[in-house]
Amino acid sequence: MVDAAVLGAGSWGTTFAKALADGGAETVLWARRPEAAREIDESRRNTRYLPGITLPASLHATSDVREALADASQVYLAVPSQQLRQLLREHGGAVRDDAPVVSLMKGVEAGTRLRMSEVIAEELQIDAGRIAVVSGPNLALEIAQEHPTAAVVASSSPMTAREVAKRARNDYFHSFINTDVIGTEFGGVLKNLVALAIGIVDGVGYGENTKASIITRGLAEVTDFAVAHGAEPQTMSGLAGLGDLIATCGSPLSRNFTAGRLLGMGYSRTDVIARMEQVAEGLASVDPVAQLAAAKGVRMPILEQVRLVLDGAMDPRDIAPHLTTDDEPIEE
Ligand SMILES: NC(=O)C1=CN([C@@H]2O[C@H](COP(=O)(O)OP(=O)(O)OC[C@H]3O[C@@H](n4cnc5c(N)ncnc54)[C@H](O)[C@@H]3O)[C@@H](O)[C@H]2O)C=CC1
Ligand SMILES: O=C(CO)COP(=O)(O)O
Repeated sequence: MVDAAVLGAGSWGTTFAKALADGGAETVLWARRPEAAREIDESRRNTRYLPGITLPASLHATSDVREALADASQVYLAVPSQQLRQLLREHGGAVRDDAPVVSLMKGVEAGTRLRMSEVIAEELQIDAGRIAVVSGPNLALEIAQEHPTAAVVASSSPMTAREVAKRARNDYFHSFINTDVIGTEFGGVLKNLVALAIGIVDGVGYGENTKASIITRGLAEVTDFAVAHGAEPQTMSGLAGLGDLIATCGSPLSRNFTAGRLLGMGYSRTDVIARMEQVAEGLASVDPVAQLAAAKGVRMPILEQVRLVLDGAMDPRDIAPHLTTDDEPIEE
């Protein structure tokens, strides 16, 4: 029996597994590629995703997903959002009946527009109270370097949130709890879209006023969207909302910021996707989030402009913290 299994040995799965192990949890990390599992186990390194980081000796890695799941009293999922359903469909049967299942992911499924906790509930057919999500200002490399950081664990069951938060903490990583799964998940999804916008204006060469305007109006947009879908407004001013916006929009470590920057420099969507070596979830979330917003009648001008730039229908230099077609001043 191990305390935790983490599925996905990219930058976040590996970092989170390290954080769990550093907090004293006996942890197993599943890597799809056997050579990646071997490198982690034998050299204590994941050079492709976390260069320069030495992983704890107590962290075990495997490329056998069923072995990882069979003995785990908690399960953490950290694969790209578009890949989750297939993974659970193939191997979800190996999850123990009593294990909480925790999403570390920040995307929505493109075809269904579902959040990751909803995909988990559908595929594993488990009660919502066994599902938790973790979000917050959590740039993986900084946490792997043990910079002090906070996150929030959300579950409709306060007991599950507490159980997960007690495991997912150590000297440099602290987990708060809440019961607003919708707000916590959407905070993580939507900040990626604002980070794309910030990257675009950075790539164009605009300065801090432009960025602060977009972040502030972006937070209003994100809050309107999330609340329309059932989130608590205060979640959006917490770690999973404002906290993650600040971290992601302000750091070249962010893959969404980086993807936006390339768009702002004039690369096309296809070129950007080809150049990204890690997942930038925002690229796949733009369309489903726009569809969800339209269904609820939520106005999202910044998201719309990102979409137009991605589609090659707007010059990145024209992106602004408002719709350029607004003739009448509107209330802040
Ligand atoms: N890296 C970060 O700073 C943070 C990332 N996240 C979220 O964590 C999730 C995972 O992202 P990262 O680890 O950063 O991505 P990544 O690009 O660094 O790694 C993705 C991992 O998933 C694996 N993978 C790809 N397709 C797969 C499949 N079909 N089945 C199984 N494994 C597959 C890849 O081999 C790789 O190990 C994303 O939703 C991201 O938004 C959340 C917080 C922080
Ligand atoms: O979620 C993150 C920070 O909280 C990581 O952001 P990126 O996916 O843009 O790198």
